[in-house]
Amino acid sequence: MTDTPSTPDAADRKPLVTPNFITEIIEKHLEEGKYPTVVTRFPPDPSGYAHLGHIFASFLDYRTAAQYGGKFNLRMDDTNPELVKQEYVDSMVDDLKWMGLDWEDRLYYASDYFGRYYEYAEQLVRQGDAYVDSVSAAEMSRLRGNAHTPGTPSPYRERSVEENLDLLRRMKAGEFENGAHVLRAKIDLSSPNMKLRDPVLYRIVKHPHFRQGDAWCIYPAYDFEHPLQDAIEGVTHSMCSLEFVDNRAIYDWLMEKLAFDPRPHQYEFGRRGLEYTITSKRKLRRLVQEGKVSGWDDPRMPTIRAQRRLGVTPEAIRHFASQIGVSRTNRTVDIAMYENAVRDDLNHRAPRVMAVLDPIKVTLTNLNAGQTLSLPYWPFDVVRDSPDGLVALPGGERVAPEQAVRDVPLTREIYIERDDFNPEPPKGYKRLTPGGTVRLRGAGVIRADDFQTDDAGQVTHIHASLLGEDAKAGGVIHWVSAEKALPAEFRLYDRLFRVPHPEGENATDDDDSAGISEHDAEQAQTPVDAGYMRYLTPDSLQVRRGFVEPSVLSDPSDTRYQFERQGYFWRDPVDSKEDALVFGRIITLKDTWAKDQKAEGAKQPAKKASSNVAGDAKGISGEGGAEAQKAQPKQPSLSPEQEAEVARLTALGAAEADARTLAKDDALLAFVKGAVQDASFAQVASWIVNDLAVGVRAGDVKVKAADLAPLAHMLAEDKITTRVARDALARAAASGDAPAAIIEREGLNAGLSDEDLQKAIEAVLNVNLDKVEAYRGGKTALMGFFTGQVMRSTGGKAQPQKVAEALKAALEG
Ligand SMILES: NC(=O)CC[C@H](N)C(=O)O
Repeated sequence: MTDTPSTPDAADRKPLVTPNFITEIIEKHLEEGKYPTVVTRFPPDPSGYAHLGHIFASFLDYRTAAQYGGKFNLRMDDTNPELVKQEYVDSMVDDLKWMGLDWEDRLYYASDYFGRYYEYAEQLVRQGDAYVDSVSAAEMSRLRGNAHTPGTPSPYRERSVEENLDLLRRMKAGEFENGAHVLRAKIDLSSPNMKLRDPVLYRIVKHPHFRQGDAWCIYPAYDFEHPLQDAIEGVTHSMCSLEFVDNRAIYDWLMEKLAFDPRPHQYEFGRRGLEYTITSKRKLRRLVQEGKVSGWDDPRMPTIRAQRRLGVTPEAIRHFASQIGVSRTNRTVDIAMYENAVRDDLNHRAPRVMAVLDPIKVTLTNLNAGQTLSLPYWPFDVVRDSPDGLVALPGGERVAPEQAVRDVPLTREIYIERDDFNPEPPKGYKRLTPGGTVRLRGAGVIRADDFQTDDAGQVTHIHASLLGEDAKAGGVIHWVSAEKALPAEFRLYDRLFRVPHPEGENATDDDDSAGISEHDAEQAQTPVDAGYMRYLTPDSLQVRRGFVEPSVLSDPSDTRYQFERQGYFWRDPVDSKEDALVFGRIITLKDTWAKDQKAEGAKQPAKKASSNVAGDAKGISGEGGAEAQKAQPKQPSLSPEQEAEVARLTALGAAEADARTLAKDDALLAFVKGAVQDASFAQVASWIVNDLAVGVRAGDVKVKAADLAPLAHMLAEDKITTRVARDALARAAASGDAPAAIIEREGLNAGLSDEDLQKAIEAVLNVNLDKVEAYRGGKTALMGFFTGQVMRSTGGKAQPQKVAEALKAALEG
């Protein structure tokens, strides 16, 4: 990959994660002093490539730790020797780093602890908490019973400790074949939680491991190794998705039996699937194997490598990540949220140039000598909105707007898009027509005087004349010099699947982050439901051969461009060569999906991608844009009125995701109408969506939307913490008081001066001299206790991170 690694950007600034039920738990723990610091981990299996589905969980782990000044570990959950590979480790590390995750030097491997897990296994056996079972897998499953029938003990359940130890050691020594025995926890065969019915802890798998070689022939089950590794590494909050909810009981059982203290806890969050996307490794593999895509890095694939190749930036990924809310239920994220994050990032990153994808030649009959025009890279709105007044050159260097220009040759022969000339124009067509005029972007107005067609009636050539300064035209089109432009291949990608839920409405992944499955080899053999294959979009890749203006040749090869009216593109990092340029479309200028559906009924369905898409005219007052926008989607996810609402709310500052939620819901929409339209709007909208929505829908939120702005201002000015704000919000919702009034009344906005913080710290230390002694003697875990005490005595007004720093100074300085 040629693109540069990411740098921190606005999306990384606080709050790192929007408050959610997990941060609430963490804040409570910090207050209680339960843990010295927050430690999280992201534990992918290195049995495939990182993909879009990993974004949510990995950023949740990473940002949660960052928010509380804690630590974040990357963990390779590499316990299944048959599936894990170095190649996957390397690519995951590379992709996650590229996304901007930072685990410092804490990249850990589950396999590095095989020796320790084994010791714990022997301990369980000695305690009488585990036994070697020797029934077949089928028998074991039969004996386990089901939801209505309790399990039956295996004939081997009551083996003596000695016999169990002997068998376990011989399993480890390699005396038995795969499947001959397993080690099981002895928990509860009649538990309503099936996972507790004596889960398997170890299996015999005679297969070398990519890091351990032949050192082992028994491998620990996920349910055994995962909690242990959390405990060994001092993880405090072990987050995983909802499928693991029943596994938590095993986690807790192990922690108790092995007496870890302090011990980690597992918390489950709702999964976040993405519309139009599948992430199951086995399903994706089939697409690769059957040649539906060119490989794992085919830009249409949901893998991070594919998205990198497509040209998505890490900033866009991070922005997307920060928009996904955390909750206890599974949800599918609107694909538009991802696509808009990509688009919004490129809007201010991608200089505008021109490329003609489906060329038709135009001779400017009255242009005798060629000229070189100097055209700006940026439209006025990007210049206007630039925070520093500067704009970027293709290499990224920021310069004054008047310097951000490139040379564009204008010659007697040029190319325009085939679709921009129509001999039989429909009503309202404002591009070139016989005898009509159109403006060539940056070059003046032309009039089509004449055109030729081939035997099939296809237009082959247009003769036009360049008109004077004051000539008028209804539309603007892009063009390139036929003599100087560079030939290039253009790849137009579309969504790989044509339905939002290619796996069916309620599908969850069959493997992958769905957990246990891939750790337990037997599961990987269950057949894959191939239903998703029939939802592949036909022609999700369309190739065009056209021309791009010559200025691009001197730009860095990783420059992202907006080809005017065509979309965002960059050179395909794999296939593009200096003398054979290949540009891939990163994203269209707008959500064209709904328009494509409409095109099915239109005259030239085959042309949909090039013609109907060529709409938007950011910086070009083109007619194509107006036409395309008139198209009404057949089955819009939001109605045109709702879309207009989204546009209005985002213009006021609301995050796209919040705006969509609001626009879809009349109750919320009515409520937000009362909000003050100033800089606080984004925060207020977010509170309405995240904190008040349930109450608003139920009609029992008493606070007025207009009263939220002062609260948001206090927060923005750091006069109060997020916690204080949300507490006040909750109370205001119930009482109808203005939240700011509650805060004033109770002095919660007094803030906490450094001096007050010092005083609070001294007070806490003074009444806990024994603990201060112990801390200085090495019991540093007491930091959590002190932090909690200070947080409490300051009524939640202090920032936990600041408290921790000041405490450290007081205790160690
Ligand atoms: N606890 C978890 O988050 C599950 C981790 C497991 N390695 C997986 O990717 O499915």
